[in-house]
Amino acid sequence: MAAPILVVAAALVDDLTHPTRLLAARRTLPAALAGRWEFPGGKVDDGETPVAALHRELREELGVTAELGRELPGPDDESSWPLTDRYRMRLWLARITAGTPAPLEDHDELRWLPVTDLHSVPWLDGDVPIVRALEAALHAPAR
Ligand SMILES: Nc1nc2c([nH]c(=O)n2[C@H]2C[C@H](O)[C@@H](COP(=O)(O)OP(=O)(O)OP(=O)(O)O)O2)c(=O)[nH]1
Repeated sequence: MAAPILVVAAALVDDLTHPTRLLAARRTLPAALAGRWEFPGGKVDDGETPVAALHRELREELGVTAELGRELPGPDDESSWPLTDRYRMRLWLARITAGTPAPLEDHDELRWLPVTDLHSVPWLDGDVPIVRALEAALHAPAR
């Protein structure tokens, strides 16, 4: 079986040191995933670094520029998280430095969730354990 494709995404928070809110995005495509919530991001293009891909995706999908904070390390290769047989994902904390996020591509709604209530929206199945780990990390002091 082919190696899973790398997706990069951002856990956009209001403050990298003392986060109180996280930006979740509701997918519009494909039909099987429409209406479920996720971290903004997307696939890394050939010849692109993961960090460059993430900045590009945030610009394209939300119209924002962001500074990246710490990565939430997952259990798989390169600290990635398993999503499905086809995809794995790396996730960074991030804070918007320019622009107001809007659902420009792939999403029809954005919502700032209190970090104390991240399960109030139906996340994509693969994101559920990641959201749980993120919750724990956001309550732990930054390293
Ligand atoms: N962006 C993102 N994708 C996720 C998350 N969780 C999850 O299972 N996925 C899946 C959904 C998709 O099948 C795949 C990522 O594809 P994508 O559609 O976001 O990537 P992309 O923006 O590069 O898409 P495209 O250019 O091919 O349309 O990973 C998540 O939190 N964020």
